Amino acid sequence: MKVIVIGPHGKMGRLITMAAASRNDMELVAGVAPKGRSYIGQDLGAVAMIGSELGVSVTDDLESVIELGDVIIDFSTKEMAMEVLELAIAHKKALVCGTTGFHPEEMQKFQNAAKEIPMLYAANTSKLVNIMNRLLELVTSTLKDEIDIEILEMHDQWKKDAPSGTSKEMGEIMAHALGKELDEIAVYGREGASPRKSGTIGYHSLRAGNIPSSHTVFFGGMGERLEITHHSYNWECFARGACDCAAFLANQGPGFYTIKDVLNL
Ligand SMILES: NC(=O)C1=CN([C@@H]2O[C@H](COP(=O)(O)OP(=O)(O)OC[C@H]3O[C@@H](n4cnc5c(N)ncnc54)[C@H](O)[C@@H]3O)[C@@H](O)[C@H]2O)C=CC1
Ligand SMILES: O=C(O)C1=N[C@H](C(=O)O)C[C@H](O)C1
Repeated sequence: MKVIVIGPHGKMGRLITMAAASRNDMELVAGVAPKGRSYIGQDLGAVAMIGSELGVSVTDDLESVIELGDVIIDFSTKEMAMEVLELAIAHKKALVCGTTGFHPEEMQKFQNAAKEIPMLYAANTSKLVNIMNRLLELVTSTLKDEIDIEILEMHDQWKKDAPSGTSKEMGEIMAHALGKELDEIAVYGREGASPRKSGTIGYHSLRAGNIPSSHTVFFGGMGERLEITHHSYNWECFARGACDCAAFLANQGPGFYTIKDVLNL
């Protein structure tokens, strides 16, 4: 499978390049970075700092290399993600998008793309997080309004979006288990929203240092509470998962896929 990586000098782009380079079912054919970067034209392996050269260059023009690839892996910015999506549709290329921070109308564009291309969107490509999501569904659908639900997510100081894409997905899963839409019941921060209104899902975002990613869901009962937490120690689990998602698309026709399809969850 021939892979194009967007943002190979970024935190995720570097690790995705490294993960893809280590797989024998994948060949990296291009990296795409923003215009004006000093490393445009340099070897992808050098730009991603993987310790060896890959014999392909980093370009600032996706359209000029898109026909070389079977799949594009995009962990960049929401602006670039929309450009990548348009080009993937125009050139009928499979796309894995792990970028977060989209508005619902932008998310709808990914759904629409599924009519034309194999499209996989995953706000979190860690296997354990997606298994955690199943546990959240189980607890919520079992206890419903007997418990209060609060989500705390922690990330590094540079993260652009809050709340995290993962916590939004977690909230959606639990809202659906309660028979609601997340928009109806989400409360962002408790200031001004006390005492607690039952049936809501509370959101709390913390940004500090270089915390890779932590998500805890607190299920508050009477005289007891359950906390379900995922911590990542670095971003490698997400990079491996992104490559698994890309490999999954090798055998798929147009459609909207999620990591649940990849993991058979
Ligand atoms: N789905 C998942 O499991 C995960 C998702 N993410 C998401 O991935 C995204 C990226 O995160 P990081 O790697 O931490 O950010 P980062 O800021 O380190 O990297 C972003 C990359 O995008 C590139 N980029 C920006 N504009 C571009 C353009 N016009 N053309 C080409 N490249 C462009 C930048 O040059 C940079 O290399 C975020 O939305 C983050 O939330 C991060 C980790 C895991
Ligand atoms: O920016 C990150 O780092 C991460 N972003 C994703 C999110 O917004 O949920 C996934 C993971 O938490 C790491």
